[in-house]
Amino acid sequence: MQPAKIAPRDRLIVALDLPSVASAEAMIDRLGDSVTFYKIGYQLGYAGGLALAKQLAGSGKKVFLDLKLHDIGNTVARGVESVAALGATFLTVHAYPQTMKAAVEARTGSGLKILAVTVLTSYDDSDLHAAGYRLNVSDLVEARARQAQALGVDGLVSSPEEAAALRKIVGDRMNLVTPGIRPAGSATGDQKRIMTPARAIAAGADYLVVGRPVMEAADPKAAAEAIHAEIAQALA
Ligand SMILES: O=C(O)c1cc(=O)[nH]c(=O)n1[C@@H]1O[C@H](COP(=O)(O)O)[C@@H](O)[C@H]1O
Repeated sequence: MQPAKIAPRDRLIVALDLPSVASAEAMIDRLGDSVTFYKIGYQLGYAGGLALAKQLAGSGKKVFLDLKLHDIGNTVARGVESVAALGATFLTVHAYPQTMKAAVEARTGSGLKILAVTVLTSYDDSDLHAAGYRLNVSDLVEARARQAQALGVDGLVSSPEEAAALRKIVGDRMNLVTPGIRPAGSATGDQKRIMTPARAIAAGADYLVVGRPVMEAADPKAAAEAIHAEIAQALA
């Protein structure tokens, strides 16, 4: 069962993977009411995007700050406190126990929710082995999900390929946020664990993170609306 409280149109999170605040503002204008939830990550965040995040949150949009924090606990905690003051809804950290514990403690009392990134969607088993891990992707995703749940983390980032298994582990208590979304016919790029929007929702994803299929579309608003239509059909 999907948590009923998420408005269908909030399930699409559009990644503003753009080089400047000016280009992001132009994209936000073009997308208009078709997007309620934006993600700001490395590219825009390091180019003035944190101030834009605060402004967007103040204007009524939801903001996912994808900063993928990972450091000693004290540094993570102080970083989370600063991010909480920006008014964002979600913040990513890597799914390491010290990092997750520090982030959860530091966000307590704020409106910020912590998402733990399990295994990046550009990784497959051989990439994990090359990085020194002995577990395969699905086992590591599940092990990290159990640790995140035990530490009180608010949500998980994984591929939609793992969503059904994760839903069985965490029930409705954690948000499942899935990048690696590719509408039929769109270029895969560097993603390795992908699904269409409809299949991701059917697998149990709460939120779909979509970057290039919207950012690089000839008509980004039409691309976003097509994803909304797939989501609505999958939820019906
Ligand atoms: O944390 C993320 O958002 C994230 C985690 C992950 O495992 N894979 C992943 O692609 N992402 C982000 O999701 C977005 C996907 O973008 P596209 O591949 O262009 O749709 C990018 O901004 C990535 O940084």
